[in-house]
Amino acid sequence: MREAEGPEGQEGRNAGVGSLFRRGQVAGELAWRAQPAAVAGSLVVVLLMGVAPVAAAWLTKLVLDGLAGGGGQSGLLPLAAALGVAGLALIVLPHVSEYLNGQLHRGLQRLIYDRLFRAVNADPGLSRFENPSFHDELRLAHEAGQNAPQQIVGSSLAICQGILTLLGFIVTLTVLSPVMVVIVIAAALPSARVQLALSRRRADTMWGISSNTRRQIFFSALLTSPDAAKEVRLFSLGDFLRSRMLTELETVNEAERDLDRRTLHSQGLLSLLGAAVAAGGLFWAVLTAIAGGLSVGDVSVFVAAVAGVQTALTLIVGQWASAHNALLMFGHYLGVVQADPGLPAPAEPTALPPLREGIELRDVWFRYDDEHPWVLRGVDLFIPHGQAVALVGLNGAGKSTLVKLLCRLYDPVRGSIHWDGVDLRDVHPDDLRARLGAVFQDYMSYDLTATENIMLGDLTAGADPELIRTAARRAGIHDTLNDLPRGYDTLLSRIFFGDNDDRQAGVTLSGGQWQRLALARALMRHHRDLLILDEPSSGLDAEAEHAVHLGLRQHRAGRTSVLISHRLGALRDADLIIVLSEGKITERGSHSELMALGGNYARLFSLQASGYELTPDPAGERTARAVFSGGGGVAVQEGRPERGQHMQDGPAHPGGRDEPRTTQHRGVLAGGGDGDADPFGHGGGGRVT
Ligand SMILES: Nc1ncnc2c1ncn2[C@@H]1O[C@H](COP(=O)(O)OP(=O)(O)OP(=O)(O)O)[C@@H](O)[C@H]1O
Repeated sequence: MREAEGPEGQEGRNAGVGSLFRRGQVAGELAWRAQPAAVAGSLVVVLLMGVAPVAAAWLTKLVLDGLAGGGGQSGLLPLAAALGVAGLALIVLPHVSEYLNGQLHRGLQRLIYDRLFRAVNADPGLSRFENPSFHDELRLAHEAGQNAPQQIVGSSLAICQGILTLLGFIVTLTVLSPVMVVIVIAAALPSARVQLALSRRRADTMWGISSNTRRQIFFSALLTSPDAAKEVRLFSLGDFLRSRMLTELETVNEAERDLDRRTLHSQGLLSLLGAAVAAGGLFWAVLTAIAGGLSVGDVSVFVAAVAGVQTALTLIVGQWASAHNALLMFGHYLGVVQADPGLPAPAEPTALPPLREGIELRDVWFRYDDEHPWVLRGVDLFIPHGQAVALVGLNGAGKSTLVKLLCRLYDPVRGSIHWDGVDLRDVHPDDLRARLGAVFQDYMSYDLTATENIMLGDLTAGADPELIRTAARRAGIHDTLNDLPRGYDTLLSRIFFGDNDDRQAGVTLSGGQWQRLALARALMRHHRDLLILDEPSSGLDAEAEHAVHLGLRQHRAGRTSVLISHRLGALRDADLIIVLSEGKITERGSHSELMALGGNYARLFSLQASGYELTPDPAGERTARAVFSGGGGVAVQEGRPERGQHMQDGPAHPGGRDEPRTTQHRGVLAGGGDGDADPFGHGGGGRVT
């Protein structure tokens, strides 16, 4: 099907006739594939609806002439019966057509959306998703998917129907008055031009206001989003967002108003022209009949023919304009469905063996866009098999970007990344990702049950309760989930609740609990070759974070991991610590090597450690007061400072702030602990609302 679609979708709104024709062909093929019976049925209905008005007009003429000429019952009754059948067909057929259209619509929509989302998911990279014009294109493609193909098919059928009726009445009019044929057709031609110009303008307008529409939807969503509700109220953003939304809506309305005004003017004039032609024709027919040039039946068929030609021409022109508009819109759909993926998959992918030696970055340069500055500048790095490599650096140093390249969510702009010597560009992204497990700092929370939230980490493992519980235990969230109203089957959301739903059916977790859940999801893949943990514990209390890292170290011993954390103490046992600064590696080595080096790492580590004061307690004993000075306040923890305890490792993440829970998180609240007996479980029970 893809081959049949060809590249014409990419021509967008400036498509030529040939391209529009090919789009029509694609729409027809899709309709046939989706609902062959509905398409065949519609063809038959169209044929009947096309000839029925002409047949009815001629039968009326014959009956009237028969009556006027004093024809007998035997000749008139069959004609009257046939007229009845034609009238019945004219009443019933539109309903049949509507039913068939419904069938076609449902079948087409399923097929169209299936292809659209397949195409979107087929892109293994992220760059297209970060391009605003892709989102405009996607929205228009989505809109086009709702109606365009059906509109194209429906309009084509309606045009066929109009042509049949038109031909029938033109023959009729030619018999009665060839001059009238010319006048009626000439009156319809400007209408055709105007309708086409209007449809092109409509498509241009839709494209022109698409970014306003996108922003209007964005502001509307913010106003009602449960995730944004806290900040919206806290900072009194409601009026601000509402007025921004209304401004965008007003721009959209203004453009549509302008279009509607033009449509009204043009169509008003065209209707007047049509009415004048019909009135003139009627006047002529009556005069001719008085002069004896036409019979009563001739006048009736003439009136029906003038009206029929005009109706058929209006139908053809109107449907052509609709089809034209739909063909232009369909271009957006085809543009998305046929677009090359942002991240190309190799034509003949190399199989990716289990990691044996390591992953090597060779002179890797990366920026998100040609307009953006370089984020990584000539990174050379070897991640040896079986070792834990930590990435540290200030905000914006490029740590998350580097791990996104390891997952091949983007390709390096220059340089390459090799897995046991195999360039990642030569590997199918799916094969690579099957060998990875990862949790990112902006992880997702799914409005699904706890089981499903964890299971998504490894769909190949299925919903094996034991695997899911093991992952939850390792992330320190098992007890919390077990204590939920419906245990692991509890829905972790409130947004699907209606008044009649069981209020016990779902709960909202705290930020830290969501983060543990995301970690559990990643740990479903704990046995994979490479585990990437980008700030996996930023929202956890320090004790829990320590336990998580300790547990990971034990559990991942001998496996390859890349860890990112701003809490340097959590990374001190990594085999290799890499310091990134402005996209370059500035230091590398073990914790003790880097401390001995006295560079940036040592400075940052000491800075964090300086948050820990040793103060004599009232009993005169030396006690460590660990002062966690985060954005949200100060937490104090006391205990003896022994080597290896987390309190020596540094203060809590400064981002231990309270952020609104969003579907995607970047930094979360310190979560309630789990109280689990396993090495990862710490802290008190979580909040269940
Ligand atoms: N999708 C993107 N598009 C454009 N620029 C981006 C994108 N993601 C990150 N950047 C930019 O790349 C730079 C590095 O970002 P990155 O997230 O890799 O840093 P980081 O070291 O992980 O920072 P942090 O410690 O704050 O998480 C930043 O300047 C950021 O603005």
